[in-house]
Amino acid sequence: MSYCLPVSDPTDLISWKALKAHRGALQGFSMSEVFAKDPNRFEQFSHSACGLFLDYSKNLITEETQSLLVALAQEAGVPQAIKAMFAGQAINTSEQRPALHIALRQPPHEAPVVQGEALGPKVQAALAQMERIVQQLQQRDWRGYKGDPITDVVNIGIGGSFLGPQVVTEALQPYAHTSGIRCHYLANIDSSEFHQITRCLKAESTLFIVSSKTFTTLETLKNAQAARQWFLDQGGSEACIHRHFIAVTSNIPAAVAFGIPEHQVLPMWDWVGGRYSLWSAIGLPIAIALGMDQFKALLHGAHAMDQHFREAPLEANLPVLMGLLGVWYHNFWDAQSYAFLPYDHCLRDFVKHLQQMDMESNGKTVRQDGKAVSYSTGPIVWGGVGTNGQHAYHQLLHQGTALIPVDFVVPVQSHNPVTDHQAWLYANCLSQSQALMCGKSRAEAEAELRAKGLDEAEVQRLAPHKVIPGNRPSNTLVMERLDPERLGALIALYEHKVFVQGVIWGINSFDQWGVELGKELGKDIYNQLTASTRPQAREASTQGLVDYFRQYA
Ligand SMILES: O=P(O)(O)OC[C@H]1O[C@H](O)[C@H](O)[C@@H](O)[C@@H]1O
Repeated sequence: MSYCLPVSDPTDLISWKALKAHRGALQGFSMSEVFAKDPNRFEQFSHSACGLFLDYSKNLITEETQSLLVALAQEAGVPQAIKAMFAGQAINTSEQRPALHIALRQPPHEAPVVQGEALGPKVQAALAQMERIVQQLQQRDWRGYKGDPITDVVNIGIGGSFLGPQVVTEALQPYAHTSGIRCHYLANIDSSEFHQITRCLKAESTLFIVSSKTFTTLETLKNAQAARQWFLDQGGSEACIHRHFIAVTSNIPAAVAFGIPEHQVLPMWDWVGGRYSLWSAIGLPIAIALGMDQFKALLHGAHAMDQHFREAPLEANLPVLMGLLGVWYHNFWDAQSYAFLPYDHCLRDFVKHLQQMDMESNGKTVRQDGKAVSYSTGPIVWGGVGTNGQHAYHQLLHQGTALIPVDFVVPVQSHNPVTDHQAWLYANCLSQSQALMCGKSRAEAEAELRAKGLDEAEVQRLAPHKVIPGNRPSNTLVMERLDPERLGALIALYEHKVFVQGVIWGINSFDQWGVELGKELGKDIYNQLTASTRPQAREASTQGLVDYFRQYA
């Protein structure tokens, strides 16, 4: 089924134009003032779904803004796009494929049929295959070449075949399975990383998962070959490779050619994008580290968010609202980036997954119809764990010249309570959103300095530096605790938010042609670095840098 976006240029839409005018009218808008006037603002601009509570009241919005943004979603065809995604239409138009990560977390009877093929049984068969491997490992039935049980699993993969599984495994560490199998991630083509991981491993008790949708990714193949050689050097033999290497890929022949028996190749499909694939067999290291039940709970949480996304009215639909707020700041307030600031050690690396999910999906300058966009698309995503950022880059959030909307995420309960740490952590999170919104006026700064007994000259000298403009927007996502279901829902929330924005911008969120050029050029440059005689580079800068390498290599 081919897919056609309902609109091409969002700036032509009536709601877009109305939002532009509305933005102008909001020039002197003060969040603090509207909070003071409206006792219902928090209730009005907060919603919960799937165990997540979203407070978006600290945003530069009014009731009218929300209505106009929802009208934009309607006019841009977000409801039709959601339907198209769930129906398995080829919403990845440049590659003419559906984007069906949602099918990976659907109960079998709900999964769509694509080109006459029911996806449910395929997904369930892959889950069953994962479960068999997980059980064999956890029950110590999977033995290495010397008869030892597996103690360490190394996931060799990069991009979507790395970030999602790594971030989830880390975030759900408190749910680690009692088998205690350690999961490591080897992604970069950097011998230091290879060395750092392999030096603590024993070949006889290590299992490598070569995780690559295409099985053509340079970094992954080089690392897989190096791992294989390391295994042989440590005493393993070719005949035992199958006990120590499995693969997850849609390119079965390439995995088999590498030496992995076909029955140890878990499937991937072209209807799942790499950055949306942690829900598939690419998530095997998650299941090994946490157990299959927790992996299924993660899928369950994501499915709950899928249902919410599909069914909730736009004005109470978390991914839609967050997507619309992102468009509001990006296109109408010139915010170039947003910060993701989780107040939870378990989510310390989450932003890395979010960066790939958002920036690889929506970092596009061409619309689905092949025309160049005349407006800004994908934002820069950055961030890190709170409260560490408060002692570093939050200065710029509070007093810098750029407007940077923030997503705060904080659970109420810690998995590892220590005295009253969690209340302090939660308080720090709230203090940041409050400070961003309320700021500190000149009068408040002066009063504060006078109260300290400073003379008037000192008060006037220091006061301008102490002023904090405030009126800076944020969302706060809170939850009882970060468990597999809620993490699944949180990731799915951001996946759908990114999709909503892609639909509004008229771009395809599911391809990534931009990453290809560097890969192609990399091969030429590698040949230049290793050529026997001085090669001719394409331009003088690269020539000089190639020469430098050749001088010292
Ligand atoms: O899973 P693979 O085929 O090895 O791909 C790994 C990654 O590399 C590509 O270059 C893409 O940018 C990513 O979207 C993808 O996840």
